Amino acid sequence: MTVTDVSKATTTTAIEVRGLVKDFTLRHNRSLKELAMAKIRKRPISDTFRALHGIDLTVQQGESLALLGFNGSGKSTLLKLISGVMRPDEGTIGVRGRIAGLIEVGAGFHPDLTGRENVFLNGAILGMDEATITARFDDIVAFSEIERFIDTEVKFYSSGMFLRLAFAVAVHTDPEVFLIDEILSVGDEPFQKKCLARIEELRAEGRTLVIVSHDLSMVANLCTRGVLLEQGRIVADDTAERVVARMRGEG
Ligand SMILES: Nc1ncnc2c1ncn2[C@@H]1O[C@H](COP(=O)(O)OP(=O)(O)OP(=O)(O)O)[C@@H](O)[C@H]1O
Repeated sequence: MTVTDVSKATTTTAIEVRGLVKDFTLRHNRSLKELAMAKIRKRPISDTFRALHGIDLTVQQGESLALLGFNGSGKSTLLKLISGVMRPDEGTIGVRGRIAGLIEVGAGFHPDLTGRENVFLNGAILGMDEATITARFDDIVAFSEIERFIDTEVKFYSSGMFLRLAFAVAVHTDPEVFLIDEILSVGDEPFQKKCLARIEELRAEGRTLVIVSHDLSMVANLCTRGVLLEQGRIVADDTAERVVARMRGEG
C-alpha cells in the first residue's frame, strides 16, 4: 500500500485520497538519425503526460462507488494507485481495512505455476495465511468452476479462466475494500451474473466497493455514488444514476 495514513479522516472513512498526481513518460520510437538530430537540436526524446491532475476523493465505509469516464480519462490509473500496484508522483492515499483488487486480468498470477499453486500465491499476496487458504481452497475452486484445469499451468488459461480464479480468490479473502476494474467483461454471462450476485452480497454486508466499468446500466443498478473523470480531473460526484444520465447526455 502506498500510504496508510487516515488519521485526519473520520472513523467511517475507507479510502482517503488527497492531491493525487500521476505522470507517465511517453517515449517516441525514432531512427538513429532522428535521435542524433534531436540531441544536436537539444529537443527531448520523450515527454511527460499527466494522467491525473490532483485528485481529492473520500470514500466512506460501505459506499459503492462507480468510477466513470470515457476512454483514457484516468479511471484505471486511479484504481491502481488506490490498490497500491502503482505509486503516485504527488499526493497521499489512505485505505482502512483489508483490500482486494481485481485490476488486470492475470495480474498476481505466475504463468509457470498451476491454478492450484497460484491460488496459494495470489491468496498470500492478498494477505491470507496458508492455513486459511487451505481451509478455503475447495470453496475457491468450486466458485471458479474450473476444477478440471486446476492443476494446469495458468499460461494455458483463457482470460475468462483467469478472471474466474482471480475473482474466486479475491472474494474469499473477505475484503473490506474491494476494487474491480473492467475485467468482469471477459467472463461469460453466467459467470458475470454470479460475480454480480456476490458483489451485491458484499455490498449488503457493508463492504466498500469501487468499480470501473463502461456497463452504465450495471453500475447505475449496483452503485450508490458515481464519480466522473474527464482528462484526469473529477468533473462530477453525485448519485451513480445522475452521473450515468450525464454520461448518456440526459443529465
Ligand atoms: N503505463 C502507462 N504509460 C503511459 N501512459 C499511460 C500508462 N497507463 C496509462 N496511461 C495513459 O494515462 C491515461 C489514462 O489511462 P487509464 O487507463 O487510467 O484510463 P481509463 O479511464 O481507465 O481508460 P479506459 O476506459 O480506456 O480503460 C491514458 O491517456 C493512457 O494512455
